[in-house]
Amino acid sequence: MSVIQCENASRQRTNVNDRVVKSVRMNMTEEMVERFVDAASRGDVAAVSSLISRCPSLLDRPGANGWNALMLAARNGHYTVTETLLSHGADRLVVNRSSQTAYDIAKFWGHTHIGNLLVGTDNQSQHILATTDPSQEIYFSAEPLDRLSERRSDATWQQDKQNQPDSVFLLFSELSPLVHSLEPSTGSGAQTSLSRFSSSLVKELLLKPGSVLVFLGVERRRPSSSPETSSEPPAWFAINSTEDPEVLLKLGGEKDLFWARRPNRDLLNFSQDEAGILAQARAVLAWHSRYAFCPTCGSSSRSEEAGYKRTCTNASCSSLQGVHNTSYPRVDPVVIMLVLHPDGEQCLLGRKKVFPTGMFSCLAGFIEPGESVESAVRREVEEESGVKVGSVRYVACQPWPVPSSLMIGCLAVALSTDIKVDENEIEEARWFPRQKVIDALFRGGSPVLLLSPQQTIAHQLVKHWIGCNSNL
Ligand SMILES: NC(=O)C1=CN([C@@H]2O[C@H](COP(=O)(O)OP(=O)(O)OC[C@H]3O[C@@H](n4cnc5c(N)ncnc54)[C@H](O)[C@@H]3O)[C@@H](O)[C@H]2O)C=CC1
Ligand SMILES: [Mg+2]
Ligand SMILES: [Mg+2]
Ligand SMILES: [Mg+2]
Ligand SMILES: [Zn+2]
Repeated sequence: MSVIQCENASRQRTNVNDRVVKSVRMNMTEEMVERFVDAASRGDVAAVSSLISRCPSLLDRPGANGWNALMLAARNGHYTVTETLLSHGADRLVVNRSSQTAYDIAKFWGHTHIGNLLVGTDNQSQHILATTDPSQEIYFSAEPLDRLSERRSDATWQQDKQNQPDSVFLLFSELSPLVHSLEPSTGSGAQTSLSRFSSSLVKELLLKPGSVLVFLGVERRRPSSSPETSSEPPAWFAINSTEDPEVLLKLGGEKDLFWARRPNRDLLNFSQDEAGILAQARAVLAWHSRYAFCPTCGSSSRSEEAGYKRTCTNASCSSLQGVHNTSYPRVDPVVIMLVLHPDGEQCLLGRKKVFPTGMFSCLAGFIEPGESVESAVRREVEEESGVKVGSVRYVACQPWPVPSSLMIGCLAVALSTDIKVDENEIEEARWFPRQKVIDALFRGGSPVLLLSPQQTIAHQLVKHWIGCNSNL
C-alpha cells in the first residue's frame, strides 16, 4: 500500500478543487514521512514499527533533508530501530545528498555495532561495504610459494628437487596452462584448477629441446610441531612445451584436462592461491618465449638460474659484461586510476571500443621511462580524457600476467571536469555518480553501467572508493 493509498483510507471526501486536494495530499505525505524519519532519529521503535505496518512504502523514503530513516537511526546509534528497519527490508545501499550510505554514516560516527549490522551476513554486501584494504583480495597477487631465489643458482639442489616424487610440475602450451574443471561444491568460488604432474610424468618432456623449465618456489608450510614436517616442503616448477598440445593432454591419463586458452577470461577462474602461482609462472614463461635471442647482439640466448636469467651464447657480447636488464624477466609498470570529480561524488570511467556494451572501467596506461607514478597518472588521464588531475594516492597493485604488467592502482582527484576523449584509445568517458556505481557493484549492473569483473584491480579500485568514508 502506498503512502497516498494509506491516507486515502482515512481521508474524508471533500469537494474542494483538484489542486487543493493534491496539495493537501502532498503535505500529508510529507508530514507522514517526516514523522517516520523523526521517530527513527529519536530511536522510537514503537512509532517506527506502527508507521511501517500502516504504510510499508515509508521505509526508504527520505525526509526533507535527504536522509531516510535508516540513515538517521545509524547517525544516532539506534540499534533496535536499525534492526527493525532492516527486518522490513530497508535498502542499505541508497545514498543521501552527500553520497553516504547508512553504513558510511554509522562508521563515521563510530557506531561500530550498527555498522556491523548494516554490513549484514550476506557475502555480497560484506564484500561491498566492509572493504577498506583492497590489497587483501587482489586476484593474481597471492604468494603461496616461497620463491627461494637463493636456490636458483644451486644446480645440485635444483636437480634434486626436479627428481623428487612430491615435486609439482605445471604444464603450459603456447603460454596456456593445462587445467581441469572443479566441482562447484568445492566452495572456493574457483571453477578451474591447475593440473599438477609428478616428476616421473614429465621426465621425458624435460629432455625435449623446446621445453622451458622455471622453478617457482617451495610451498609455505604452516608452522606445526609434528615430526613429519621436518622434511623440506614440495617444490613447484612450470614447463612451457612446444610438443603437440593434443599429445600433452594425454599425459594426464584418464583425467578430463583442457588448455585454458583465452587469457583475459580463462585465467580469471582460479582460486586466489593458484592465481598467484599462475601470475608468476605465465609471466616468466612469456618472457622466455619472446627473448630466445639476445636483444644486444641477436645471437641465441639460453635459460639459466632456474629460469630467472637468459644469457647470450656469443662470448664477445657486451651483455656478458656487467649486469643488464635485458637478461632478466621483464615487468611493465602500468598506472590504473579512478579519477574523482572535485565534488567527491562522481568518478570518471571510460570504455574502449573492444569492451562489451555498457562496460566502463578505470583509465590505464603504461608508465614511460623517467616518469613517476604520479606523473604517469596525470599524463594518461589528460591524454585519454582531457581531464586535468591534481593529487594522486596509491591504493594497491596487481600483477597482470598478460603478458607481464604490474598494474599500479591509484585514486586521483580531478582539477577540471570537461571531457575530451582520445578517440584512438577510448570510445567514451563519463562522470558516474556514486549511486550509479553502487548499483552497478551491488545490484549486478545495468545496461548503462557494467563494471569489469571483480578479479580486476579496476573493479577493486571502484569498490575501494565506495567503501571509503565520504566527507561528512
Ligand atoms: N587489470 C585491470 O583492471 C586492467 C588492466 N589493463 C591492462 O593495462 C595495460 C595498459 O593499458 P592501456 O590502456 O592499453 O595502456 P596505454 O594507455 O599506455 O596505451 C596502450 C599503448 O601504449 C603503447 N605501449 C607503451 N608501452 C607499452 C608496453 N610496455 N607494452 C605494450 N604497449 C605499450 C602501445 O602503443 C599500446 O597500444 C593493458 O595491457 C591492459 O591489459 C587495463 C585496464 C584494466
Ligand atoms: Mg593511454
Ligand atoms: Mg590507456
Ligand atoms: Mg600510454
Ligand atoms: Zn648477445
